[in-house]
Amino acid sequence: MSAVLQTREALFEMLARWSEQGWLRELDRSLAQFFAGLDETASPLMLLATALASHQLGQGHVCLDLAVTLNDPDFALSLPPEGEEAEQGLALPSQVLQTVSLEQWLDACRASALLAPELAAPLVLRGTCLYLRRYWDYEQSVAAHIRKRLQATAQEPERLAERLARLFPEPLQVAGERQADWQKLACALAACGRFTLITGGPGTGKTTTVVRLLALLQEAAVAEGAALRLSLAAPTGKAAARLTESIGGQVASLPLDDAIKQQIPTTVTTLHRLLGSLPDSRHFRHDASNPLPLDVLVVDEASMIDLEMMANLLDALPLHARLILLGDKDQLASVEAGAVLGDLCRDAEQGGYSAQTQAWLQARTGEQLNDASLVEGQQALAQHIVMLRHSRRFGSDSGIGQLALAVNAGDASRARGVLEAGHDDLQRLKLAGEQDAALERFMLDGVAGLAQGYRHYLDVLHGQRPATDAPSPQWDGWARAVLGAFDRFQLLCAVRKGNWGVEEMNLRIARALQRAGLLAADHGWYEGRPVLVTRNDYSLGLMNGDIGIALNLPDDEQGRQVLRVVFPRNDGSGELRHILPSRLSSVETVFAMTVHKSQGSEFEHCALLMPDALNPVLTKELVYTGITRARRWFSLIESRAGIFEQAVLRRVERRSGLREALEAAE
Ligand SMILES: Nc1ncnc2c1ncn2[C@@H]1O[C@H](COP(=O)(O)OP(=O)(O)OP(=O)(O)O)[C@@H](O)[C@H]1O
Repeated sequence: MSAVLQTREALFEMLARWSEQGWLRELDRSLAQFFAGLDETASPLMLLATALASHQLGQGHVCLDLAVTLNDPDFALSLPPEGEEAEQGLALPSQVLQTVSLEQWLDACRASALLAPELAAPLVLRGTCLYLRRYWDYEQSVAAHIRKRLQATAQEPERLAERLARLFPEPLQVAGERQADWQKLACALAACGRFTLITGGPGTGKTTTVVRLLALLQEAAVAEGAALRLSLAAPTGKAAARLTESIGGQVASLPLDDAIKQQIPTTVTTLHRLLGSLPDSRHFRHDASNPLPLDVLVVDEASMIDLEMMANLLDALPLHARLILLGDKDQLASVEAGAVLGDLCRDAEQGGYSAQTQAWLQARTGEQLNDASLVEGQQALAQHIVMLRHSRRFGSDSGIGQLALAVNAGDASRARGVLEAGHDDLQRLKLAGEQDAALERFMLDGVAGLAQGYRHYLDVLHGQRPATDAPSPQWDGWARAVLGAFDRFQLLCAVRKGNWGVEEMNLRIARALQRAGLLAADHGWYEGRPVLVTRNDYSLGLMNGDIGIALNLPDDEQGRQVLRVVFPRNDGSGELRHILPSRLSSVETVFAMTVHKSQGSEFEHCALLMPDALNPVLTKELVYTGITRARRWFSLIESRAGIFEQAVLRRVERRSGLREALEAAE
């Protein structure tokens, strides 16, 4: 066995060096050290597993699968992108684990008191997966809650078939052909379930479906004499704001009495606000002992909900309430551990409906489920999942739509073919090297006559600035216009570090804008600096993901101006929040943003910059998420040929036992 696995001292010396290199988080090392203190006899091999299990959480996995790790040990660490030199003589996990067998590693874990079977043991081993207790408990709790919800159907709203026919009056025709209307089917299932998952790509009608569902449920409930308490939520402020925006108009156009429309919520809250965050605590005001006062809860962008949040949400929602989760199963999952929507919807494409479900659906909706891609199944979960399949945003001739489909299918050559086919909504920029000034030109001007770059919002900032003595509504109107103009274009990067990462791009773009005379400075606080909030700040009313822009605004009657950062309130009111830069502790410049951070947002023009080396984060889910942030134009910027293709061929594999926990009980 490797020398570093001979003694605990040698192991911790190596973990310290891994942590210095950024391969491991300091948190992971200190957790292993803490466990070493709890069990003085724990072997180095066991303690290495604890450090890696902790590290896996940072990479989104709820557990460490020892078997998978032994197959590809280096994937268990955050190794630098290809091409960067490791410190001389520093062992890689593949070297350390070279002669270790799975049985040996499992035995080392089983021998430790840290895995004692009693409830309080800080670690749990199930099969070949090692969990930190807290995450094991979350997974079990989520599975138990979902199981209960799947068993308990909700009461069928009266005259369901008739109400569905009124809300979905036209049979769905795609290219002249009658197709199953999955929106109507989703609405029927969700009306009678206490747990429904509706997955679909961009523009497949998720929002429209739930607006009609809420209308149906509320109308039926009012007819029976008791209105329902309905609520809509999303994981981030940005996603909540976007849904609020699209829902208002949809409710207004429903074919229903105004009295019913008024009882359908049109504002969307964040999950943190809904549950009631408590300062400096992982707990929420609402939990099993103080449940949410709700009968129906819809959560949008559910792919961003991590395991811990899902456990908290299910804990706080009374069993009688219907829970409907909306999202796109193919998008990147949350940054935190757990990919609940993706795990649960893994087989959504094939339906898996039982004969009984199919007969019930056909009776209520009149829709025939005879699509060749569907298979019959008995699994309880599958009876509560619907995949929407027809995008109304991207027609069959849309380049963005075709590209997203090809990437999602992992078909790199088809994706390249779509990129080369000359679609108006797709642009490509191949860079000749690190210093290629074409990048700066693109960031400023986008694509002439078509898509915007960053010059546009600064033109609005400079060109539309009100007169010094203008009244404050005019200043607010200007600030809103600047924020709106900034929202039209966004550069997305796959990574944070390195030449093609967010940090370097932010510097490069600010410098280019300053050289072009559009910004007064390129560092510190300057007018026009766009910033992204990176941590919830309840005292300021800012949420992780909110974007603001620094603007000089009048401060007193004499017209003295002070630099403030203006944020939209994101609550559907259209109002703004003005905050002094000195009060903002967790913000970063956002000319570039990671694809992860962009989830829940959309931009008219979105550019995705591929780095010049393969990296564990580069997967088809990342590329798909980047592409689908674009509403009208998508640009792919390539710093090296072939990386795009390699990314499309790789997929995220999140380790979790949620499906197994659910299926085990069936
Ligand atoms: N059944 C329908 N009939 C007519 N138009 C529809 C229908 N369903 C959706 N649409 C239209 O298609 C567009 C996209 O729908 P919607 O916003 O509901 O999709 P989504 O899946 O929520 O989109 P996103 O990916 O932006 O979240 C909207 O303009 C909507 O009005």
